[in-house]
Amino acid sequence: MTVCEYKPGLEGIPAAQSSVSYVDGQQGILQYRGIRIEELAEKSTFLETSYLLIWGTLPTKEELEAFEHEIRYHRRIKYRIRDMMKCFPESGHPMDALQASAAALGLFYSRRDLDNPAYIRAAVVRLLAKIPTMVAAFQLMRKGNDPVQPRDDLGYSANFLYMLNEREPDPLAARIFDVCLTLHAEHTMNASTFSARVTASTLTDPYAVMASAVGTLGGPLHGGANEEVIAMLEEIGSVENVRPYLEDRLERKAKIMGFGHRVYKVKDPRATILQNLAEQLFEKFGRDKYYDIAVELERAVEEKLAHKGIYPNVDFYSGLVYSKMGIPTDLFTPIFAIARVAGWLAHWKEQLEENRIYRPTQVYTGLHEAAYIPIEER
Ligand SMILES: CC(=O)SCCNC(=O)CCNC(=O)[C@H](O)C(C)(C)COP(=O)(O)OP(=O)(O)OC[C@H]1O[C@@H](n2cnc3c(N)ncnc32)[C@H](O)[C@@H]1OP(=O)(O)O
Ligand SMILES: O=C([O-])CC(=O)C(=O)O
Repeated sequence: MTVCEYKPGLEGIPAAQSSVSYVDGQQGILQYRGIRIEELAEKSTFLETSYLLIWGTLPTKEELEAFEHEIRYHRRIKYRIRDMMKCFPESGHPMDALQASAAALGLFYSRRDLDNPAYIRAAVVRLLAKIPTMVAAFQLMRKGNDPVQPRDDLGYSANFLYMLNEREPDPLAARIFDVCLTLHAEHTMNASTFSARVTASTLTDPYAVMASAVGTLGGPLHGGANEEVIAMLEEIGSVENVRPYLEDRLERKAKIMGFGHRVYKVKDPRATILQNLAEQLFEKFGRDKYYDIAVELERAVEEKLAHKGIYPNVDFYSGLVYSKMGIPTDLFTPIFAIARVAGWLAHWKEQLEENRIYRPTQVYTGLHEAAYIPIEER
């Protein structure tokens, strides 16, 4: 076997063969199953896109209706899951609550019948259906309220916003939210998808796969950056303070959250769409000073860091959209997870179709044949 050069962060090393999505980081192109993200954002829905990602083709009308119906039917969560979540500390981060609850689903449904297409379908449906309900339930319970039941007459995104806010959402907000889910649904071999595939490769159950991916998504270098972006815009506070803030951070070699990407060396196409969605929301619900700060920051970062290929990524404008919808900052990453479940499931299925357990190697840098020193002599 040839020994490859060690690459920190496995940069540029293929970790799977996949037909789920494609990124051209030089040209800013993202495609799900070959279809451009711009087209899906405009014409599709999150559930239709999830079907495309997971089953590989766009559904017929009948297939989509059956899929939507199954998901609607499975939205409720068992009272024992709700009771378990009630015991979580209300000060806990909703991503931790989600990771624990996703793993807990495995207590109820795990049979690891991975060769059975009906088991795969049921797991796909349950996870897509129940994860939003769990996110909304934790939000209400940490405020001391009972969770509200899902509404069968509402679509996927409208129902989530209803469960979160206990009132029906504005139709434009519901549509924009649905587009946000589509934009976040999948992105090749990112850290959380890699984590999902590694976990899947051991043939454990899909609930454990999702729990491990949720845990990976939460970090500030990955999905957790969307929360950090809002904190950063608040800290900057005014358009005038953008450049001094940036100078100070660059001097301290600190990262600017929501910027930079391992693959994109131009502006992330999802950031462009999200910026446009933010503008639509501002037109209807009023402008936001944080948007002006964000635009000025993008301009200033471009002046300083474009030579390194550092531009806004998907996490930069998403928080502004969610904030305008009144969604609390610490729910941004769980919402990212609601969307990314579709991509994780697509990769879980693909991994099972041609599985080999992940077991890379390492470059050992430690000692050999070292002496054991008795404790009293250390
Ligand atoms: C959904 C997502 O996961 S999107 C990414 C969300 N994460 C963030 O927004 C956090 C901020 N960004 C980052 O930390 C990085 O750009 C990552 C994690 C996204 C990519 O990391 P890597 O590919 O490992 O790039 P790395 O961190 O090595 O940076 C390469 C160079 O660009 C610089 N750089 C990268 N991102 C930034 C940034 N956001 N601000 C300032 N400088 C940056 C680094 O300092 C480094 O410079 P150097 O070569 O002079 O030392
Ligand atoms: O691809 C990546 O490394 C991160 C990212 O943008 C995503 O997961 O959406």
